[in-house]
Amino acid sequence: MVKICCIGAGYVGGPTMAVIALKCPHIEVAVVDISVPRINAWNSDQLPIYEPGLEDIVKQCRGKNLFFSTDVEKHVREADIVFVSVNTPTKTTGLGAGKAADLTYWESAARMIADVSASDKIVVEKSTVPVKTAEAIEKILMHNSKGIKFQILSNPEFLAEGTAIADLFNPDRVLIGGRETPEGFNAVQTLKEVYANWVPEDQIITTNLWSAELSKLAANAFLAQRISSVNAMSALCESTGADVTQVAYAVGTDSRIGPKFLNASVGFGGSCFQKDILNLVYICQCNGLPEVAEYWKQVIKINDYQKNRFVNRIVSSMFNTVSNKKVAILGFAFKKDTGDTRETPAIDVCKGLLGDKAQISIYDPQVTEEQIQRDLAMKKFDWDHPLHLQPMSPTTVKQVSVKWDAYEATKDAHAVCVLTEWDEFKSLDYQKIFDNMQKPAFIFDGRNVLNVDKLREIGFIVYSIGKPLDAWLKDMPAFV
Ligand SMILES: NC(=O)c1ccc[n+]([C@@H]2O[C@H](COP(=O)([O-])OP(=O)(O)OC[C@H]3O[C@@H](n4cnc5c(N)ncnc54)[C@H](O)[C@@H]3O)[C@@H](O)[C@H]2O)c1
Ligand SMILES: O=c1ccn([C@@H]2O[C@H](COP(=O)(O)OP(=O)(O)O[C@H]3O[C@H](CO)[C@@H](O)[C@H](O)[C@H]3O)[C@@H](O)[C@H]2O)c(=O)[nH]1
Repeated sequence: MVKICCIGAGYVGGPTMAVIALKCPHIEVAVVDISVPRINAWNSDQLPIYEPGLEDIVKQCRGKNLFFSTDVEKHVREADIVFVSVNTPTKTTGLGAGKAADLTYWESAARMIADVSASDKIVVEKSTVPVKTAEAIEKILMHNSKGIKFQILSNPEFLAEGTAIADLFNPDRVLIGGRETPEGFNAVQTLKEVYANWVPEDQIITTNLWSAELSKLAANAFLAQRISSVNAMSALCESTGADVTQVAYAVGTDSRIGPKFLNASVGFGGSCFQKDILNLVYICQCNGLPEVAEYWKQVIKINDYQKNRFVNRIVSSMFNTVSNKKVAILGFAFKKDTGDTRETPAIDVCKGLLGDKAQISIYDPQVTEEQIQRDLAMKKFDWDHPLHLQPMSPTTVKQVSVKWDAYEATKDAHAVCVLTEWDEFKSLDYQKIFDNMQKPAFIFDGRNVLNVDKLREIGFIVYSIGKPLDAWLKDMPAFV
C-alpha cells in the first residue's frame, strides 16, 4: 500500500489529505503536526477548522486510511510521498522583513525529513513558497542524506476557503512541477497517478519546478489584482454617481475579462493574497526588477486604501467622530462560510474605529470572542505561526464586546457595519434592528449584500461600497 504523509494539519493539509484518502482508498494517508491541540481536534467531533462538507469526509475515512498524529517522525519515515504544508509567514524581522517569506518551518521540516528517512522519498511542496525554494530544500535533503534519494516536486494548492471541498473534488487544474530528469519525470508521474483517481488527466498540468512555484504566486496576484481594480473603480463610482455593480457586470460580460472575482468590497483578506504578493514583490526586487515590484505592490496599496476609506467614510458620516458611540460589526471572518480571520479586513476596520474611540460590538456566526480579542491585540503577521508559537496577547481590548446574536450586537448602536457577506445577514429583521438603534441610524455595507432601497424606506442612512451616495453622505465629505 502506498503511504502518504502530510506535515502540517492546517487549512490546506487537513482538507487536501481528507479528499485524497476519500478518493484513493488504496492509499494510507497520515496527517501530522507539531500542534497537539490541533491533532486532538482532528481526532475529535469538533474539527479544528470549519469547512462545508469536510466533517462527513473525515468521519468516513478517519481510522480506515486517514490518520491524524503528532508522531511526525514515524509517519515521515514510513511514507513514500511526503507533502509539506506548513506555515510560510511573512518575515517580521531581519533581511526582507515585512515582505519575504519566512521559511523557518519549511526548513525545519526538510531537516527532519533528511534525518529520519531510511528509504527514497518524493517530497512535495504544498505550501506556497518563493520561486527556487525547491532548490534550497533539495540542498538540505541531499546534504544530509545517507545515500537516500529524494525527488522534490512543487504541487501548489489552489483551493479557496469556504469552498475547499468542492474545489478539491473538482479543481480547475492540478499543477505539478518537477525536475526535467528521468527521476524527476518518474516522480511527477507517481504524483499524477494519485490525482488521476478523480481528476481528468488533461486537467493535470505538469511543468518544471520553477514554473509551478511561480504560477502559484502569479495566480494569487492576478486574483487580488482584479479585486483591487474593482475596488479602485468603486471609489470613482462614489464620486461620479456610477454604480460599481453595474460597471462590474458590464465589464465582466466581455468574455476576455469574465464575470468572476469582480465584487467590490471593504478589501480582500485571508491568509494568502497579501502574504503572497508581498513575497512576489520581494522576489522582483531581489531580481533587480523594481518596476515590476512596484506594479504588484500597488495591489496591496489599493487594498489598504479601501479599508481606510471605509473607516473614514464611517467616521465622517457620523459628524466626524465615533468617540463613545456604539458601532455594531456584523461579520468578522475574512469571507463567508469560514471561521478564519487571518488578515480579515474586519481587523483593520475595528482598529481604525477603536483609534477614534468607538465602542464596538461584534457578531460573527463562526468566530469566537477569544479569537477576535487575539486578532485585535496581535501584531501584523504574528498570526501566521503555529498556534503554540504565537505571542499571547497580554490584555483584552476593553471597548470591544462580542455577541452571539446580531440583534444583541446592534441593540442601542449608532451604526451597523457589514464586514462579511454571511447569507444570514440578508434576511435579518432590519425594521427590528432599526427600532432598537440610536437615531439617526447608519448602515455601512462593506460587502454590498443588503437591500439598500428597503433599508432607506425603513429610515436608515445607508452607505454601500461603490454605490450612488444618499443625500446625507454627499453632504459629509469623506476624508480619503
Ligand atoms: N489557507 C489556504 O486557503 C491556502 C491555500 C493554498 C495554499 N496555502 C498555503 O499552504 C501553506 C499552509 O497554509 P495553511 O492555511 O494550511 O496554514 P495553517 O497554519 O492552517 O497550517 C499549517 C500547520 O503546519 C504546522 N507546522 C508548522 N511547522 C511544522 C513542523 N515543522 N512540523 C509539523 N507541523 C508543522 C502548524 O502547527 C500548522 O498546524 C501556506 O504556505 C499557505 O500559504 C494556503
Ligand atoms: O470578488 C471578490 C472576490 C473575493 N473577495 C475577497 O477576497 C478575499 C479572498 O477570497 P478568496 O480568494 O475567495 O479566498 P481564499 O481562501 O483567500 O483563496 C485565495 O487564496 C488561496 C490561498 O493561496 C488560493 O488557493 C485561492 O485560489 C485564492 O482564491 C476574501 O476576503 C474575499 O471576501 C472580494 O472582495 N471580491
